Amino acid sequence: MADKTHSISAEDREKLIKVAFEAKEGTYSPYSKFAVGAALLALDGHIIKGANIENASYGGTICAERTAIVKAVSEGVRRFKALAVVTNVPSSISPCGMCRQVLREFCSNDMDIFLVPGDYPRPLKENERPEQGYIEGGARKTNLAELLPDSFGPEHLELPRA
Ligand SMILES: O=c1ccn([C@H]2C[C@H](O)[C@@H](CO)O2)c(=O)[nH]1
Ligand SMILES: [Zn+2]
Repeated sequence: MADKTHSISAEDREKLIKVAFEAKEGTYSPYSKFAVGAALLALDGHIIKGANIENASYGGTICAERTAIVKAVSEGVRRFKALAVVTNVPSSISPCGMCRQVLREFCSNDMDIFLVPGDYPRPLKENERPEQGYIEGGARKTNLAELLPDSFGPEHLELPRA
């Protein structure tokens, strides 16, 4: 389960999840019909929204998480406290590998990441156990240490070359 030391408050979490649902309205997903919204809480308290933007080439699709990160960083915001990701499906969906690596560039290993089902808030299902990070309402709390262990990051490029 995610380390609790850097957790945001329940109030901040609920706000972030609400904004992630709003962000999902920005989806352009005519091909998959799989709408995703992301909300990134910046260190200064403001929230950046992202949605998945698909492409007729399919491969040109950009996920909601990367939309949010790229919007923030391109506006000079590089430090974050939490991320919430929501979909239209009734279980929590986990970021793709490419988004995990992009998040790794700017987010700490223990930053809160909330994976939120489309029918949030609802009671936990039988397979959604608190020891796996599931919290009240059916969201799953996790972080990059769990989602991308043993990751490659900017500090490795600082190492002396043999
Ligand atoms: O964590 C995820 C998983 C999928 N998608 C998008 C990409 C694509 O538009 C659609 C189906 O993969 O969902 C995201 O935005 N974030
Ligand atoms: Zn992704």
